Amino acid sequence: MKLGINAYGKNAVNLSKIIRHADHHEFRQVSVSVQLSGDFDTAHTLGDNSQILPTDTQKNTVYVLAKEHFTGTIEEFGLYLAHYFVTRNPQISKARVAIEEHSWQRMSFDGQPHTHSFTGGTTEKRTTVVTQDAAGPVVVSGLKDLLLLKTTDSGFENFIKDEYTVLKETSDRILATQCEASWEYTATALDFEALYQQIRTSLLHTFSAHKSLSVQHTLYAIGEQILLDNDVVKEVSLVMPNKHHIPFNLEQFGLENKNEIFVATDAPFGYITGTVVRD
Ligand SMILES: O=c1[nH]c(=O)c2[nH]c(=O)[nH]c2[nH]1
Repeated sequence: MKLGINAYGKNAVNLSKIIRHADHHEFRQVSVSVQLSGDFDTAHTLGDNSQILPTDTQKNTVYVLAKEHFTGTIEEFGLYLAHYFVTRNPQISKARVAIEEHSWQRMSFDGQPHTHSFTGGTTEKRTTVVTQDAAGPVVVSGLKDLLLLKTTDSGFENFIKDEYTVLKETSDRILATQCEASWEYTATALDFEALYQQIRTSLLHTFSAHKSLSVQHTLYAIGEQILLDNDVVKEVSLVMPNKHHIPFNLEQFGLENKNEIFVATDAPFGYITGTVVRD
């Protein structure tokens, strides 16, 4: 017997930060998860902890380094942390730092942004996973829990019909999803903020403009558009669950349902995933 692939670290280091400017405050809230890989065989086989940087120390490192080094994007903070763990610990061959950022929006009254009050509550999060090993750092950024819905320009027809198929073909249905997207960058010295905003807009624009023949069709169109617009993106992965809105049968009450009334179902749901890569 021998030890196979293994890693350890602290998950969900929840951290918030106020950045105080003279006339306004910034507020950031992130969840950081650290996973370290390397020479930890004897910890597993002998109970020898001499090579183990405790996960408690990893957690403290995140909070301490945030004071000076979490001033910009989550990608920059992730790069700093991953580099820190790998370069200070010879037994660590690879660090993986995953960061999720919660979306807080500044309140605004009569067109005036408030100096220190925010609204939250949207499910959407910005994400990054930075891995660093001997080959250098790699940044995969994205978003998750982005709720998207369109009320037309979506259909699902010409699918297989067998003895168990009852689904009706439709050329006009609701398309709704809780989108997760991630894209790998080809470099690490990038304007991550501008790229994120551009890619998110491209995702939203393609979702809304696309004449969708299926979720799969839209998933590919979104990935393709992000790759076309951004040379620095190597590949795009998307998770697009199909959050069904099923037409309610009004005929049983003597009424016609002109594609207006639906049953919004939570489960079961279609689960569509895919990665779009360059040729
Ligand atoms: O866009 C869709 N893709 C499917 O694979 C599928 N399957 C299904 O029942 N409805 C849908 N919709």
